[in-house]
Amino acid sequence: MKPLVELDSVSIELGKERIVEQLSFSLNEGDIGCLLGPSGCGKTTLLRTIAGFSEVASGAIRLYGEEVASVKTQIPTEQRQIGMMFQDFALFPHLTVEENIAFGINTWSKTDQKQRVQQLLQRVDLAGYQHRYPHELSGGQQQRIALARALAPKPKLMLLDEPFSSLDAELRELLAQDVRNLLKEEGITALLVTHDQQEAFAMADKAGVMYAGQLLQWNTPYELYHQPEHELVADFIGRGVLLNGQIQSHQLHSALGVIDHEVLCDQDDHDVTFLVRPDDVLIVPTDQPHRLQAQVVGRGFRGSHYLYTLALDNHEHVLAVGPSHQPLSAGQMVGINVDFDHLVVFDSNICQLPD
Ligand SMILES: Nc1ncnc2c1ncn2[C@@H]1O[C@H](COP(=O)(O)OP(=O)(O)OP(=O)(O)O)[C@@H](O)[C@H]1O
Repeated sequence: MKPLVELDSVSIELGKERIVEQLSFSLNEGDIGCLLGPSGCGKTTLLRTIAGFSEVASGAIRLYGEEVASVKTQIPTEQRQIGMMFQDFALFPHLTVEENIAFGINTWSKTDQKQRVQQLLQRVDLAGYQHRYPHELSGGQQQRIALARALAPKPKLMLLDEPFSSLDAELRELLAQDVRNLLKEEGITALLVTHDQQEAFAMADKAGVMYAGQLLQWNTPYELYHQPEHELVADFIGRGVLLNGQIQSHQLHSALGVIDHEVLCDQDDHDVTFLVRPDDVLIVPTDQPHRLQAQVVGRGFRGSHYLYTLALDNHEHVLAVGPSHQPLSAGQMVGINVDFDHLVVFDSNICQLPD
């Protein structure tokens, strides 16, 4: 499949500052991509540059197979066929829902406008709301209308910058699912910026973690979670801890004992850190067979389960989950087994943060 969005070693400068550094990725037609990363890492700047509000300092951006930005080219925003939903894109308060949605399609015939508005109102589950004003809608409903407005002209690409940041976590996740379904129904390729990984997991076919203007990894959310290529990605995506260990004779020695795994086959002896997710650690009663003992030092209620912090013999901590109807208490000793489906090992000497 041909990529619809291609970034080829894109660097961006604002003033004298280099904000984005040699960043490359591509997104296939119909896919939803998501850029994650800590505040200030350059996500918004990148999205604004794809939209055409800023220029590239080097590299190239191609949309639909055509170069839209490079040192030589700068195709204006209005010719890029992009729909946008940015954090600060409020609805027009003096226009009704219908007028807001039709804003970008006012060159269409009245009949076509009406049809498209009705179609989108149904898709965002707000049929019958066309005569309301924005202040008569909840925050979540306003976001849905803003999305309908952005989708109305049938853009080839949607850019969404923290579109749900003003909503509470529960509503955000629900809306993220709805928006994914809607984009898929409309067949629109989208790139979303967020620092909420639940939102990214709910929406994305492909996701990337940015840090200090660089893209550390770009892959499926599953790969980012299970096969992070960088300690920062491991740290940023999902819960987990990094433990110290040593590889000796293709086995991993650590406070979790000795671990055999196929990924160790081609590793020489050296010091490493390795990723331990809660799903890798199984709590078992102390009277049943277990690999080692650990002490419960913290627990957080998560509804269906507890997330426990367990202290190992050398005082390093790991996380583990347990059912919420049989809570363990702080101070209690438990048995643990470990089962690494994916073992992710970082070379302590090689891993370096980007400048
Ligand atoms: N107009 C500007 N001139 C110079 N520097 C800027 C300008 N706008 C943003 N920056 C800087 O660029 C960096 C990246 O900002 P950007 O808004 O892209 O980050 P972000 O990852 O979207 O952050 P957040 O998640 O907080 O929205 C920041 O250090 C910011 O201070």
